[in-house]
Amino acid sequence: MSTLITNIAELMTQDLEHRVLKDAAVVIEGERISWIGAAADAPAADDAVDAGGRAMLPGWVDSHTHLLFAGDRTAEFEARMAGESYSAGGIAVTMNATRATSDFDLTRLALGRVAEAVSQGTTYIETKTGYGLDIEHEARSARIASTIADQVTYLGAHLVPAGQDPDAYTDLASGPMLAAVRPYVQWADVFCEDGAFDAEQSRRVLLACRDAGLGLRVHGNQLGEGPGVQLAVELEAASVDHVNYLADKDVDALTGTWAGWDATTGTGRRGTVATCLPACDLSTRQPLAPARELLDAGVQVALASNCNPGTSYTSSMAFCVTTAVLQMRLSVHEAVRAATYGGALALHKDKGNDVDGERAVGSIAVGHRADLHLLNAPSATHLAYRPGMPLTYAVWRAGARAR
Ligand SMILES: N=CN[C@@H](CCC(=O)O)C(=O)O
Ligand SMILES: [Zn+2]
Repeated sequence: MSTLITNIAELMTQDLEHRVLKDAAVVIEGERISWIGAAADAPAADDAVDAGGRAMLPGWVDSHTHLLFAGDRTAEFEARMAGESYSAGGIAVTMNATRATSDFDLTRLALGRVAEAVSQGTTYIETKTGYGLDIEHEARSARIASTIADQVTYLGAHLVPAGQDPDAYTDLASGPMLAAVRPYVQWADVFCEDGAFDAEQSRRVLLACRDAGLGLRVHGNQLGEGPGVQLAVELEAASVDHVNYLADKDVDALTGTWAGWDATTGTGRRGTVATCLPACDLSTRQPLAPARELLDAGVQVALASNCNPGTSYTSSMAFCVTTAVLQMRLSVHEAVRAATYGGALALHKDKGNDVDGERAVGSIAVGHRADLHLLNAPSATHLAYRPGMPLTYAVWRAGARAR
């Protein structure tokens, strides 16, 4: 079954050549893209969709979320808006609510959040554990997460639960808890920050996870100039996320990780992606991550929602893109790229165009997964020009119409 989508006013491919095609068309065959080009040259297909002169982008790749939770933290948010500062301690409130929720309800809540994200154009989504924080509940979160998200990250090292010895908990998270989640996860993450895990504890957990075959990422430099970025670089993590407070040496270290990468061919040694989380920055009243400086320094940047009840209760990638343009000084093309191709790079899903094998996400090219986002606007510029407007018109996820 093939579908021709034609009369696309602007096709922002986010491919390796950064092509933006005018008056374009795309053909989907099954789950993959089989043709792109000028609408006038489009081949026939079983079915045709008229895009009505709208703009098309790759579906958003949300590479950082925490969707396995129950309850909310409205009171904490209100206190923060009244001047309190964010601290890691709030995680325990969500841990208690999550532990008290049945498998059925936790699954239903998480599925609802994925559906909300997809309806806004997200077509590939990572999510994390981290609100279970004992063996039983971390394993349960990982198991449920593996049924609702495209990739799952183990975040047992999110907070040391009250009354537990930090080093004993670090051992637990590096040993039996890791073993319990291992069948369900591809990545491991640690919250390396004052009030959570220090550099030595974070390293211990990450090394154990690496030995267990997991890829690594780090929540780092969110609340101050901590050791997170340096640790991520040392351990060749796929991403370091938040990056609000960066010293020159942190930017230099991240730049260095991309020295062996050829961005024009998408080949070579991948470095550590800096994942910026603008909705979180605003909700916690932290300085916005320096995405402009990072891009100018040659670092690959991703934008993600960080959807969670404590610091960023939104899955709107469009909001992140709008903020990145209006407040972080990215161009629309750069911001959309960070929210699509950048996320794919952070999740190691930027490559693959085989008929039967791996299929890249986050860019529109022949062989890539047919993850497409049609805007109710003639160009992607409207994402920043019309902030807050509901611009998602249609979504295809792995070739299937999802909205
Ligand atoms: N920073 C650590 N973890 C989450 C927040 C968790 C929470 O407060 O519930 C984040 O990415 O912002
Ligand atoms: Zn997070």
